[in-house]
Amino acid sequence: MADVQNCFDMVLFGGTGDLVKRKLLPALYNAFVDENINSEARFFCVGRSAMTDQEYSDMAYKFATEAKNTISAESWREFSKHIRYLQMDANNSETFNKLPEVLDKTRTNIFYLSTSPELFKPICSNIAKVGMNHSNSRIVLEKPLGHDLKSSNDINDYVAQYFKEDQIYRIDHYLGKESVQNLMAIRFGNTLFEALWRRQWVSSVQITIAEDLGVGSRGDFYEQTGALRDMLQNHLLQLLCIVAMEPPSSLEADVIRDEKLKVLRSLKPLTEDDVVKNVIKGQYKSGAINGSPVKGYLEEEKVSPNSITETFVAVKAEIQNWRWAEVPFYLRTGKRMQEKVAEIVIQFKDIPVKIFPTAGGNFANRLIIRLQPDETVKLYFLAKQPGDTNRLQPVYLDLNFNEMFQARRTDGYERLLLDVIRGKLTLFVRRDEQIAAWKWVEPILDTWRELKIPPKQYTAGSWGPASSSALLARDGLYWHEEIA
Ligand SMILES: NC(=O)C1=CN([C@@H]2O[C@H](COP(=O)(O)OP(=O)(O)OC[C@H]3O[C@@H](n4cnc5c(N)ncnc54)[C@H](OP(=O)(O)O)[C@@H]3O)[C@@H](O)[C@H]2O)C=CC1
Ligand SMILES: O=C1O[C@H](COP(=O)(O)O)[C@@H](O)[C@H](O)[C@H]1O
Repeated sequence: MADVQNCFDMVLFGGTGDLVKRKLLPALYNAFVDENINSEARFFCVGRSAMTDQEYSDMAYKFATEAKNTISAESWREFSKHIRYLQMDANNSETFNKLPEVLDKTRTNIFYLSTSPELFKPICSNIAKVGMNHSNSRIVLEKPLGHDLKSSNDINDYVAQYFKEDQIYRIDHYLGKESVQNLMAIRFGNTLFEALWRRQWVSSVQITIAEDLGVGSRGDFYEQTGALRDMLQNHLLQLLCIVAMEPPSSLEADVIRDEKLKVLRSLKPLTEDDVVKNVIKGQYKSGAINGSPVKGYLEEEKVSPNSITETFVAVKAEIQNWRWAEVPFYLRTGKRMQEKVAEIVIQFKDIPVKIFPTAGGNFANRLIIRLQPDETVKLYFLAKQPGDTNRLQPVYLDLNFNEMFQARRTDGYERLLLDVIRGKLTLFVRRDEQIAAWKWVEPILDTWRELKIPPKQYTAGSWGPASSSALLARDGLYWHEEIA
């Protein structure tokens, strides 16, 4: 249960945008219905056009119900009593004069910047101009924070003029997912896996975040961003940190963040040759998803017909520390892939001497942690086939958390919003983590730009370009691709 005593006012910049309407308001609605937020809390949603509170609430309701089918009209009416619409422009400081008039400074004042990162600077300085960056205020920054190391540093330096590090909440919504926190619980709440969780016993690790959706209406955003900045620099590297980090001594924010930082700093830097050999850049062409035809990336709205923006990226990474040296970590993410799935595959080493004949492949011991759409853990091992034979075949233990726990599994944003309200920073990214992540991906961006590397095409509805399979095939491996 959240700290419902904590009364707050939350200003959502980007209130008319996709993220607020589809994810943040539905998440706040859930927390409200579950009585996890203070009954006096208020939400101020910002946009540039003129709109009444009622018009805004009606529009938000329409989007929220489309995104989520469990919203009741009656509960929304109650929830919307707490919502106000504010017409403001990030670039017009005059419009910020409204803030001290409407916000109660004795409450926690939360500013959620769900806009493009170019607006972070004017929003911060305009908040400060009207004196709302006080000791009781917090700022939430959406990703991607900047475009590269330099622009990220630039924004962080700027924000740091007005807010202290412990007032800054850098969102990576994957860290708020129940399944990702469960990954920490599996690793650090049990002894079972710890002894095996190292280079002596693990031969490779795969981390996949695949989406079946395309870029939709976000073509202009995606053209500037691409899969590397949108997903790999943040979500995939954060998952890698949780898989690879040393056991933390507590759940305190900086203890966890220190351990993640050590992993990011241990990633083997990529040379230009590594990028050419070990990083795959892909772009979807037309194909079919669930039997329905879909457009290629170049035909999407607001996408240049000659675009070389990647909608898929796969990387072979290495962590240079005592636990993981020489264990390849294969990471991949893409849009318009065969299905929406996020999973981690820990492949254990083969036994040193084989005394049994085996049916069905060499990958005897494998732990597959599926984060979404369903949350499962599958442990594969070999067992004897029944009857007059010594032959072994793969079998698995299968655990489904949705069946195991009847309670509603909260969405990533809901948990993170509640943590901002409670002032808990553990699941937010610290500045030095972000710097380390940008430093590691920067050679990829530089090499792609300098060598003008075009993306390899893949058919929408497939698992990415053939070169992605080849990346693993070179090491005698293949991606785990099992349809739910
Ligand atoms: N959508 C998603 O699924 C995800 C988005 N994000 C990140 O969240 C952020 C927002 O994304 P998204 O909602 O998709 O973006 P949208 O393009 O849908 O929305 C942009 C918002 O910014 C507002 N805006 C633009 N210019 C100004 C201005 N000068 N002053 C005040 N407000 C302005 C727009 O308001 P107006 O009505 O005035 O145009 C609109 O509300 C981005 O950083 C994105 O990377 C992160 C993860 C997922
Ligand atoms: O941050 C982002 O994440 C979503 C995917 O999130 P998920 O929770 O649905 O897995 C992605 O679609 C979007 O492009 C990206 O900005």
